[in-house]
Amino acid sequence: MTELSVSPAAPLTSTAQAGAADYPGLDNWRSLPVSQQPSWSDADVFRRSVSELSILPPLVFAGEVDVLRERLAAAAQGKAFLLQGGDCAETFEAATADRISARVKTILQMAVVLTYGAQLPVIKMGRMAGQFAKPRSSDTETRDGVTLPAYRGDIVNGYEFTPESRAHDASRMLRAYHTSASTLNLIRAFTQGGFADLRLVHLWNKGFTENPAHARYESLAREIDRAIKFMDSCGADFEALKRVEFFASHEALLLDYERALTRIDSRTGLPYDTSAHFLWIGERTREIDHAHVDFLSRVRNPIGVKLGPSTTGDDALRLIDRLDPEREPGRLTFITRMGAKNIREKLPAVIEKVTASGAQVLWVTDPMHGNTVTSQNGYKTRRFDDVVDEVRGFFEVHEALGTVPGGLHMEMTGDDVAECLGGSDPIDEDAFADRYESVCDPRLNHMQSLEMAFLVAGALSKRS
Ligand SMILES: O=C[C@H](O)[C@H](O)COP(=O)(O)O
Ligand SMILES: C=C(OP(=O)(O)O)C(=O)O
Ligand SMILES: [Mn+2]
Repeated sequence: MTELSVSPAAPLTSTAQAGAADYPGLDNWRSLPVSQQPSWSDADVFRRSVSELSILPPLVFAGEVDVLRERLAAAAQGKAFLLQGGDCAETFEAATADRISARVKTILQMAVVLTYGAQLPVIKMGRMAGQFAKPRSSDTETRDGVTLPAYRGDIVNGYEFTPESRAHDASRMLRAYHTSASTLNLIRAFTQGGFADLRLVHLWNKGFTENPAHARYESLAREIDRAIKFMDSCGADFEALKRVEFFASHEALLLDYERALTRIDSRTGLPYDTSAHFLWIGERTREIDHAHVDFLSRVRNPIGVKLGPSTTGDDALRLIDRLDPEREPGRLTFITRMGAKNIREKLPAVIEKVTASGAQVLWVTDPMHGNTVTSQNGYKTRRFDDVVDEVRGFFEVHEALGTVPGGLHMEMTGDDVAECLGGSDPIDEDAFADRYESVCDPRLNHMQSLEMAFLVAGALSKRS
């Protein structure tokens, strides 16, 4: 529970995105039950950090957020597809140029596979530049008889298992902001500065290890090359291929941080959470009358909600009424994460209720979080086959109901890690000791991510 809360003190100014100190309702969440919040160790550090955050520049701009809402509206109608991916938990240490570029390249590669296979525009969105706060099943962790606070993401405490590192340090919110800013700066440079030019489709594959998915991608890239050369000879204008739109997203878990980055847009006079373009509410914090749903109901960003296997159709309808009362296209995304074993049985009733109500949400599959298991040798892992099975189930259910499977949400990385089991160049448990790097949930590695993209492209092309 939040023990300490202050209202950001920023005055309303005439700048493009002014502080939101007095905007009605934005602090309503403070009087509601709130779970998964830190217990900061120093009240003064907390107050200083929040007041500094509340006057720092926005990380994203309201106009970009509005563009994303339009793109998501198209995806909800089956005219585009959302690809959202990145780490379970970003860390400050791993916010390096190499790591960030490997992830962006992998997402660009996946997007090309999907666009080419499905002949649909793909909306590219990272779980990046702000994915620093983690909900946990337990408040504590015990190792060799020693119990300390659980790791809750770099924005709250450190992963190192010492009392100092695990204390909840509010100054980390400032470091999270600055790390998000530098990550976003690099992403913008990559995607706007020529690196994402479709004519460099081969270059994105360089530096990754040779494997079956790598080879399959090369052959697709050759086809794209031929098509581009043909169009070039016909005198086509390739200006539009030079840049790609890339959006940032994270779980809006730490409400003091999200509130401090909320600004009033000078064009519309409305509040935008400028910490990311898209924010989602996690499975553990989606109670209808609790703080997270209240706070996010009041910002203009497109909002996602994770829906686990216990979700009922009525839960979904209540969330729509709270988060999207105007039924605005692109406003609300439901990210289902029911588990391979449950999806075919549980998802239909939820979709049917929503469809019958006339609401049009964007349906996205997260095939990761319902399929977590512990390996024999003690690592948190997921079987690639289970992940694939949930994706297949998601497409089957939508096909049977005539609704739109509009996106894929993945925990993935561009690095050659060993965290999820299987794939066509299979990862086994023995590889974990050397190549398991995640500080929270297991991610698909570069090859498994590409493989997943080919599979989803296949499913989408059957649909169209
Ligand atoms: O990423 C999601 C959650 O933070 C994570 O799955 C919770 O994991 P835990 O059960 O290890 O706390
Ligand atoms: C915590 C997460 O997921 P969920 O809320 O679906 O468990 C996550 O996306 O890392
Ligand atoms: Mn996770």
